[in-house]
Amino acid sequence: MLCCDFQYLRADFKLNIQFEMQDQLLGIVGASGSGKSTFLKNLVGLLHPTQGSIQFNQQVLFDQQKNIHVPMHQRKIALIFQNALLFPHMNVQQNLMYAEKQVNHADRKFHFNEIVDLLELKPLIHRKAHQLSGGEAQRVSIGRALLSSPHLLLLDEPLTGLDHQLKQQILPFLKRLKEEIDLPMIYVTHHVDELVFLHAEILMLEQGKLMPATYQFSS
Ligand SMILES: Nc1ncnc2c1ncn2[C@@H]1O[C@H](COP(=O)(O)OP(=O)(O)OP(=O)(O)O)[C@@H](O)[C@H]1O
Repeated sequence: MLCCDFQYLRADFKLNIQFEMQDQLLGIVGASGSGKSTFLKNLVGLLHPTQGSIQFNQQVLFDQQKNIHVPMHQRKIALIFQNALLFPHMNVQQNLMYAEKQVNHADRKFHFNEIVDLLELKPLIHRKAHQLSGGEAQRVSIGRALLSSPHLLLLDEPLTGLDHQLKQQILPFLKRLKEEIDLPMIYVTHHVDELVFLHAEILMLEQGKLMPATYQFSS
């Protein structure tokens, strides 16, 4: 599925990634500054590794030696950030439909009604972004990412900034994604309890190095 062997160098930071993703949901836990966002940005194509390669579903997305660099919009990888980034002048329905319209009919993996049902967005459909709570906005942002029909979904601390109660509301939706839709996901977070709840396979990122989790997590 996803096969990474690359380094990314920044003035005083080195990211060193070697792994093959086997499971449908990979969780990566790491402290602040360990390189979680930098890792995801290399996968999605916002940053380019300094050396090495990234392959996804037999397609080479990046290979420094062969000078291959598939641009972001051709990677079919969606990235959800910490804060939901919705178009403020559009309502929820328009935000979702905008994403769906960017994809040819034949390439659509998910459809509007299916995603509205999955994420229970119907009651919110006519609200503008500023009329949504943080948790509701993040649900819409997940819906919008799904309607872009990605083949891999990256979640960068999607619950950061939400209070405990909102986190408890969103986590079951994320679990539903894992259980009900056929889409590999990588979920990075500071909080291992979120990954345990989602029954993710867990790796650790420590000072830019990705490694197996060295301790047992109980669920
Ligand atoms: N645009 C940038 N320019 C220079 N250094 C950066 C930039 N973005 C991040 N860094 C540095 O790169 C390292 C990795 O940062 P990164 O944002 O990937 O960590 P993170 O694990 O996602 O952190 P957090 O959990 O706080 O979001 C850190 O040392 C950070 O200070």
